[in-house]
Amino acid sequence: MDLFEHASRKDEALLAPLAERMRPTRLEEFVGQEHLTGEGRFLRRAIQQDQVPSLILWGPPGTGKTTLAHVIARSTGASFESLSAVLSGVKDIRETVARAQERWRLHRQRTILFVDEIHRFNKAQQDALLPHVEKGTVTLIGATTENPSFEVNAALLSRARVVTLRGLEEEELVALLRRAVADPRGLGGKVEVDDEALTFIVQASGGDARRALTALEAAAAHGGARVDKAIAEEALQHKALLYDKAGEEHYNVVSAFIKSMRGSDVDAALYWMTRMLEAGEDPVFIFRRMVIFASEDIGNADPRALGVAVDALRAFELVGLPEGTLPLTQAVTYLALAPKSNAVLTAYAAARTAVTEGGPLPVPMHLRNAPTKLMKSLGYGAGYKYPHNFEGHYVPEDYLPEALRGRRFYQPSRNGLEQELAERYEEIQRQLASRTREPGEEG
Ligand SMILES: Nc1ncnc2c1ncn2[C@@H]1O[C@H](COP(=O)(O)OP(=O)(O)OP(=O)(O)O)[C@@H](O)[C@H]1O
Repeated sequence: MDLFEHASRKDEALLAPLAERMRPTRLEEFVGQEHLTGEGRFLRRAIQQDQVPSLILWGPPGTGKTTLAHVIARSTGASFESLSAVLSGVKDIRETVARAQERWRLHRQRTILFVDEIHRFNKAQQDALLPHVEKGTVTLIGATTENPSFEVNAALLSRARVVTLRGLEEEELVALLRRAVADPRGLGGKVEVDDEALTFIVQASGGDARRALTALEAAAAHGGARVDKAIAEEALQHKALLYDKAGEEHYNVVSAFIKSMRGSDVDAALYWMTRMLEAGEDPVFIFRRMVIFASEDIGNADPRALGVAVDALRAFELVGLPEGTLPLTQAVTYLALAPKSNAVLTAYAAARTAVTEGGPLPVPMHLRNAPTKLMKSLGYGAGYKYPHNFEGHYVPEDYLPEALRGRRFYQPSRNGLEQELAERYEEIQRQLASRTREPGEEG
C-alpha cells in the first residue's frame, strides 16, 4: 500500500511541468536578482536573521516571485500557504488565518501567506487579512506584475515592504536551462540541446524563466534525443498556435463570448465565460464587456438588462471570487436570453454622423434661452410652446435645426419593451405629419 502510494506520488511529480519540477527550494538554486539575494543584500540578510517582514514582490511574470516566497518559508522553517487574490474568497482567507493561529499556538511555527495578484485584493478580502498581518500571525508575501504604488491599496502598502524583481538576463536563463537539461528532476541528461537552440529559446522568452523552461520542455518533446535550433523553432511555433493567453486566442474567446450572447445562445455564452475565467481572465473585464453589451445589444428591448449587468458587477466587487461567479453567471444568463435590439448603437451612430457632417447648425429661435430683455427683443425663445399646456402633455413641434427637419436617428426595434417606445414614436411622427400649421409658419 505504502509502496503504491509512493510510486503514484513519484509519477505525479514527473508529470508536473518542467518549470514546476525545477522550482528552486533553496536560495543557492535561485538565479539572478542579486540586488536582493546577493551576499549582504537585504533579503538574504533578512532570511539569515529569520526576520523577513511582509513583502510585496513586484516584477514581470516568471522571474521568481512565487519561488522566492517558497524559499523564504523553507529557509525560515515557516509553514507555506498560498491564496489567489482573484480566486480565493473571504472564507478561504479566514480558514487560512485560523490554521496559522493554530500552528503558532501548538508549535510556535510561523506562516508565510503568499497572495498572488495582490493588486486584485478587494476591500472585504483585505479586511479579513490585514489585522492578522498586523499582529504577526501571518507574514504576507504578495506578488504583483503591476506597479504597486498605483495598483496596490494604501492599507496594504503601509504594512509591507515593496521589493522589485527584474526580468532574468540571457546568461542567467541559459544557466537555468542547462541545469534543467542535466538535473534528474528535469530532463535528466537524456536530451542533448545545442547552444544555438538554447540561445534561441532564451531570446524567445523575454526574461521569463517559466516561459524558457516550458519552451525547452516543448522542444525536447518535439525533438527526441537531440534538440537543435530548427527543432526548437518548430516546437515553439506549434505551441504558440495551441495556446496564447495574452494574444489572439484571448481575443477569439472574448469575441465568441459576446457573439454567443448576441446570438441568444445561453449555453455557449456560459461555456465561453468559463473558458475566460479558467484562463485567468479578470472577471471585472468580463463584467465591463457585459455592461457595454447590455446597452449595445439589448438596449430598450429590455432596459433592465443594463441594471442587471451593473448590479452584478457591484455584487462581484462586494463578494469577490469564488462566490462572485454567481452574479456573473446570473448576468450572463439574463443578457443571453433578454430580447435584443441594437437601436441604441445605430441611433448614436446616426446622430453623430449628422453632427460631424452637418457642422454646428444654428439652434432654432424658439428653442433658444432668453435670460435678458435684449435677447427676448431679438426673438430668442419667441413662439416656444410649453408641452404641458397641451392635451396629453404633448404638442407637435420642431426641435431639430432647420436643415435637419424630419431626420430620424432612432430606429426602435419591435422587440420586448422597445415595442412600446416604437409605438409612441410612430404616434408622434403621425401627429407631426398631420399637424395644422398656423398662418405664417413654415412647412
Ligand atoms: N529566479 C529564478 N531562479 C530559478 N528559477 C526560477 C526563477 N524564477 C523563476 N524560475 C522558474 O520559473 C518557474 C516560475 O517561476 P515563479 O512561479 O516563481 O514565477 P513568478 O515570478 O511567481 O511569476 P508568475 O507571476 O507568472 O507566477 C519556477 O517554477 C522556476 O522553475
